[in-house]
Formats: sequence, structure tokens, C-alpha cells
Amino acid sequence: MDSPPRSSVIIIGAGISGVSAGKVLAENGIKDMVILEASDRIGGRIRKDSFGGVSVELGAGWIAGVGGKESNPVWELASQSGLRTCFSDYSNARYNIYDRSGKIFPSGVAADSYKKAVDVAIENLKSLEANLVGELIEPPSSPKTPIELAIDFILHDFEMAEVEPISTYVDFGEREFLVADERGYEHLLYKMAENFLFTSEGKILDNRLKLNKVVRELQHSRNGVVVKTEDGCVYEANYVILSVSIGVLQSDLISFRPPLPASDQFLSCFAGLSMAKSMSKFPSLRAVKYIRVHAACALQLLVKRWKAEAIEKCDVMVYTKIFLKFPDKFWPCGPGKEFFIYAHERRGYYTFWQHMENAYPGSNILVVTLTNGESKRIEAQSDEETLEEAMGVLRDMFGPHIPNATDILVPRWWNNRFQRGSYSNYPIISDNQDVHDIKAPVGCIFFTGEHTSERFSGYVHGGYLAGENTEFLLKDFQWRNSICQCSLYILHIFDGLIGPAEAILSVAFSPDRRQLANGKHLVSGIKAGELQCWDPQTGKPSGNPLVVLILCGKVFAVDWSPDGHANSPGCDEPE
Ligand SMILES: Cc1cc2nc3c(=O)[nH]c(=O)nc-3n(C[C@H](O)[C@H](O)[C@H](O)COP(=O)(O)OP(=O)(O)OC[C@H]3O[C@@H](n4cnc5c(N)ncnc54)[C@H](O)[C@@H]3O)c2cc1C
Repeated sequence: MDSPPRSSVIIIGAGISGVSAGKVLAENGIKDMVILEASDRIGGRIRKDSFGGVSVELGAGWIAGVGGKESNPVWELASQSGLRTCFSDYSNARYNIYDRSGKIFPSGVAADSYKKAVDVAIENLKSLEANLVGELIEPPSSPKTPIELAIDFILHDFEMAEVEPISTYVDFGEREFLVADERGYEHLLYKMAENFLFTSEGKILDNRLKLNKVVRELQHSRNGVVVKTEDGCVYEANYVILSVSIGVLQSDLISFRPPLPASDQFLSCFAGLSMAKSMSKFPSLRAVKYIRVHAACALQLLVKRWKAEAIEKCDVMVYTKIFLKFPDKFWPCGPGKEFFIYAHERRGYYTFWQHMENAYPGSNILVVTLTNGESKRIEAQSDEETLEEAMGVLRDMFGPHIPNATDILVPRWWNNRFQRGSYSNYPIISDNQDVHDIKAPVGCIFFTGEHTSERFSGYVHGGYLAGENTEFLLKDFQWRNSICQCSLYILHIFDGLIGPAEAILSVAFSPDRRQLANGKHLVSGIKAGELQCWDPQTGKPSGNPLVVLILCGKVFAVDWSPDGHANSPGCDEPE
């Protein structure tokens, strides 16, 4: 059985966020990492497949946010790799709305319906906001006719229900480019992996990347994390970066021991606060500062809805692109015809279509996008049934004589236990607290992934930037290293004073909060002011005071400077 040595960091998941986190760690000198990926490939929700003679993107297809004041980092990666892309102009779709008899709605009708749908969306938002402050505003009338339903679907489901201003557009620009490259969107991940993993001829051969490793359990304590996989392997590390999707976090695939904190653990913060209060007389300026900082952190915790609740609250969007291959082309092509809409009395019923002639001329492929309830419905039925439905819709639009599709590809993101959906979808009115809570580390477990991106959740660049943002882990890493060094001196100081050194260390680093009583003993030892540090070189007392602050059962601060250097703990001033 595989039981490798303890590593500094285990990254769980090799999607774009996991791979970009690995790259940043390696750039910062942390190379003893292990990447555990459940599937047999890297990429996660960036995934290509061969279909109808070309490479199609089952997951992320577009690089969204191009041409603005800042450069989208994913666009930069794509440019460096020479990834082939096509500009997508959705704006014409509204002039290609078909009814069930195959007629295109006159542009005036379509424009009026669009305006009405936008007005309704704004009214809806106002009424939601008013409800929050207890005002009563009549909710606007909901869309009823097929064209209204179709446009409502495009605005809310297809365009992700983001509220203006959309951060991606504000920061990176409003243009979107479809990836149309035989190497696939996932080629960007291989290019990134080349920077820190051993690769040869386009393959990753590095032993630190472990595929087909389904993580089922995370045991975490102040000493680190023990990770157990479905095949019975056990991995240990000082830290874990968990990059699985929000859908996976909501499922029972991974169990946490102890469980992720829920609101009832606020009580332990009170314990921490009272201890901080009792220590505040201690005559060390830095100690007082840390007491202030960490007491404020604890207070912040008190108002948090906290981890488990925050994870549960986040919506998961299911977004499915169904690919259909035809022997001939029967749909209109040319400028302004790439996207078209089907208006049906059932909202979201095979509504949004795209032909792939711009991406791959002559490929004779159509793509239809379904979301949420409709996605789940077609995932549960056979592909033959889906093909029949899609053909019925196409015959409504283009007549009874069109040829049957020769092939169909239906991705199943909802039923994939390593995804459980397509991307996170935070509520329209959100105070960012949920995303903060979802992102906040729990002990040695750090969370990343598109769902932890405050500004770009749901996007590839959101995942990329979230993975890159390992600063908080690096800080903690440095802090823990200093704690470990100091622990040797704690041994010197306390040995013989209040018990055997091992016992004291186990108090300082014990995951068990009940041992806080002993922790107080340790603190009161310091408070008595009888303690001296020992210079490791000379073995003589150095005269510098040592401060250990234990808050919420965790060692937060060590203020000790035998060589004039202060060791800074991992928590900054609260914002
Ligand atoms: C259909 C679809 C269309 C999309 N379209 C776009 C688009 O056009 N533009 C855009 O910017 N974004 C799009 N997105 C969103 C984008 O794909 C994601 O935001 C991004 O890829 C998420 O990356 P990630 O690293 O956060 O997560 P993931 O890519 O999900 O990576 C997480 C990894 O964790 C692994 N994993 C899960 N459970 C375990 C476990 N127990 N043990 C070990 N490993 C595990 C998974 O296999 C996966 O590889 C789309 C997504 C989908 C599904």
C-alpha cells in the first residue's frame, strides 16, 4: 500500500485552480507537494473531447473578458500558447428568434421583448432589495409568452444572472472568444504544469501528480492533515489546498474529521476572547497588539455564518452543451447568424443554439445549451431520447425534411460525482460574506477554486486567480516554521518548570480544545515573568521574554527574539 512520506502541501484537484496553486507554491520554493486528482486527467471542468472530427469543449468554452483596461490572465496564457480562438458576437442572437412554426420574430417584437425582460429584471432586483429592508413592493409580472420566456432564459440562465457592473467586463473587457483549438482549452493547464512538473512530449510524468486518487476523508488537526483516498492510500501533509468544486463540497464525497465548523462553534471564540482579556495586562507591546488583532479576528468569527452554512448556501448552476453532428448544413450561416434562439412555452426547452461553422468550417455541428432543471432532466434520460427531442425542436424551426443527426454528445456535469454541477452561482444580492466564509481556511485546510473568487466566481480566470492567491498559505507556512523553531526553545524554558517538555508541546499543539485549561497554566507561567529564553548557541539565558498566545485552542503568537528578529504569527490586522 502506498504510504508516501509527509509532504509540505497536498493539493486536492487538478483543475485550473489546483494547477495554478501548485505553480505558485513551486515558484515560492515549496516543491515537496503532492497533487491528488480523482479522475484520470488534469483539467477538471476544462475538458475537450473529439466529436464529429473536431475537438469540442464540453466544459468551459469561452475566454470571457477580453479587450478591457486590464489584461485577462487566461487570455495572456492563451496568447502565449498560440491557442486558436474565435470572437463570439452574441448581440445578433435576438434577431434570430424562431417560433414553433419556424418563423423568425420581427426585429421590433424581439427588441420590445428584450427591453421588457431587462425592465422586469431591474424591477425584480429592486423588489428583492426592498424586501431585505422590510419594504413591500409589488413584484413585477413574470414572463409569459414563449418569446418573453426565451429572452428571460437568455438573460438569467445563459448569461449567469450577474448584476451590472459585471466585474469580468469592468476589469478585463466585454469581448468573449470561443476556444477552437485541436489541443483544447486544457492545453493551457499543460503549459502551466510544465513550469513545475516534469513533462515529456506533452505528457506529465511527474510522480507528484497522482491521478485516479479520489479523496474521501480529511483528518485535520493543528499538526497537519491526513488524507485518505478511496483506494486505501494515506497521505500526510502540513497543509491541504482543497480545490474541488462547490458541488463536491456540498456532496458527501469528502468527509472532514473533525467536521467543518458550524455556527455552534462560536462558543469557543468566547473562550478565546476571555483568555485574551486575561492576558491583556501582560507587559509586552507586541503581545498586546496580537491580543487586539486576534480578539478582533475572534469577534469577526462571531458574526460569521461560518463554513458549513456558507457552503450549503451557495447555488450550483448546471449548464450543459449538447453537440449534434449532421451530414449536411441546413441552418443559415454568414454574418450575425452564429447564435439563434427557439421560443417555446416551456422555459429553457432547447432555447439557445449555436452553429460551429465559425469555429470549424464544414464541421456540420450544432450546439444547444440547457441549464439547471432541463439539464438534470436530460441527464436522467437516454441520449436517444434527447436526440429525438432536439430533432423535434430543429424540425419546428427548419422544417420536417432536415436530416437526422448522425451523432450526439451529452455531457453529464450534474451526475459526475467529481463535479456535481457546472459552476457556483452566488445570490444576486450578496454581501460577499458567503464567499469569504467559503474561502476562509479551517486549520491547515485552505480552500481554492472558482467558487472562492470574490470577483470572478464561475469563470476560468476566477479559478486561475483563486489558485494563484496562495499568499495566505505561504504566510501561514512561514509562521508555522517559526513556531516549530520556537517550540525547541519552549522545551528549554519549560522543561522542569511545569512538567516534561513533550507534555507542554502537546498542550501547545493539541487539537483538543479541552486541554485549554493546561494552556492557561502555560500562559500563567509566562505571566509570572519568571521565564527566560535560552540562547541555542551559548546555552545561556538570553533575557528575552517569550509570549505564547493561545486563542480558540490555537497557538496564535510567539513573541520571541533571541537574535533580535521577531517571529510574526500568521494572522494580520483585521481589515
Ligand atoms: C459546461 C461548462 C461551461 C463553462 N463555460 C465557461 C466559459 O465559457 N468560460 C469560463 O470562463 N468558465 C466556464 N465554465 C466554468 C469553468 O470551467 C470553471 O470555473 C473552472 O474550470 C473551475 O476550475 P476549478 O479549478 O475551480 O475546478 P475544477 O475544474 O472542477 O477542478 C477541481 C478538480 O478536483 C477534482 N476532484 C473532485 N473531487 C475530488 C476528490 N474527492 N478527490 C480528488 N480530486 C477531486 C476534479 O476531478 C477536478 O479535476 C464552464 C463550466 C462548465 C462545466
